[in-house]
Amino acid sequence: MLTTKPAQWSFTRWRTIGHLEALEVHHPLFQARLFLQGGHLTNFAPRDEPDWLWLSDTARFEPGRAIRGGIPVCWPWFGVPAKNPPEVRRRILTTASHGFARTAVWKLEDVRESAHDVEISLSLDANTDFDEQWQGHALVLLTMTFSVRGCQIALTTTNLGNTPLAYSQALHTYLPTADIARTRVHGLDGSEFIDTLDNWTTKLQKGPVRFEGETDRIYQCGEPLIVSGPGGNRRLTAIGSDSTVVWNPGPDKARTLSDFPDEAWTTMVCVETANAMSDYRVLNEGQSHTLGVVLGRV
Ligand SMILES: O=P(O)(O)OC[C@H]1O[C@@H](O)[C@H](O)[C@@H](O)[C@@H]1O
Repeated sequence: MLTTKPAQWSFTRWRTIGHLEALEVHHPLFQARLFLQGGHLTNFAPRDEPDWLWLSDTARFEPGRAIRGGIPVCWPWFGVPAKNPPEVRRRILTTASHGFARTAVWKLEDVRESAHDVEISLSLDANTDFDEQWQGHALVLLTMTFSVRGCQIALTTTNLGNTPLAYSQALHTYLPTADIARTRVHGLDGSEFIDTLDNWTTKLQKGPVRFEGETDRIYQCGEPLIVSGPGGNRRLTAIGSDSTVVWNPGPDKARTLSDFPDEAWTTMVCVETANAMSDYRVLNEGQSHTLGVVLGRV
């Protein structure tokens, strides 16, 4: 790969979408769009293919508002603070879900381009700027790599504080499907999961995951997964993760979600590569951990 200066980018350019700054990649082999706010990838497609990510038709691109779709970065906590392990919860000073990284403005670190791939790195210095929401100091580096084979996202957290840092997180991938009723998630057979819709009871998965109405589960498993459906198949390979969240809002919750059309639950599924519940991570001073996902072909 060649490192190029901004003026020399061949495939990458700045755009303003709504009220947010975005980077668009127009490579001969693939396209992608990501936002500095949230370090949020919203689009990725190899040439002549439909988008691999689902993005809401009513998504809004406004400062301080999480974008509905793509891959939101949930950090430094996943889900509702009150449901996090005590060590993680202790640092959180708000009731907001999914952490502040998905609405914070990240800094562009590097763009590397080649004839085969493009790699874009962003960083977030989680310092006292966020101390109304969270106590801690960490540096987060987000690296996205795009090629005709797929895309990889790697989120590396380094504890810059002087006490152990406990945190949870997820790469909250929204995938498109032509029909949720005929969509399956393979690779979770035999795993335990927490059914958040049934009083957070632990259950055992039998066979592939099917969707019959609202589904919101935290699996204790980080094995490679295949999401199959009438629109095609996708492979998700996790890095540094032993938990996976599978979510579809179903018809009733869909009506209460922000920036989400009433019928959109039939055309999307979230499969989230996580460090959630007992898979939360603890970093001593100076230590790092990388959570990642590779979206690929089957
Ligand atoms: O509306 P938000 O904050 O983006 O969250 C969407 C969903 O995110 C999922 O990860 C959670 O498991 C769901 O419970 C939640 O509804």
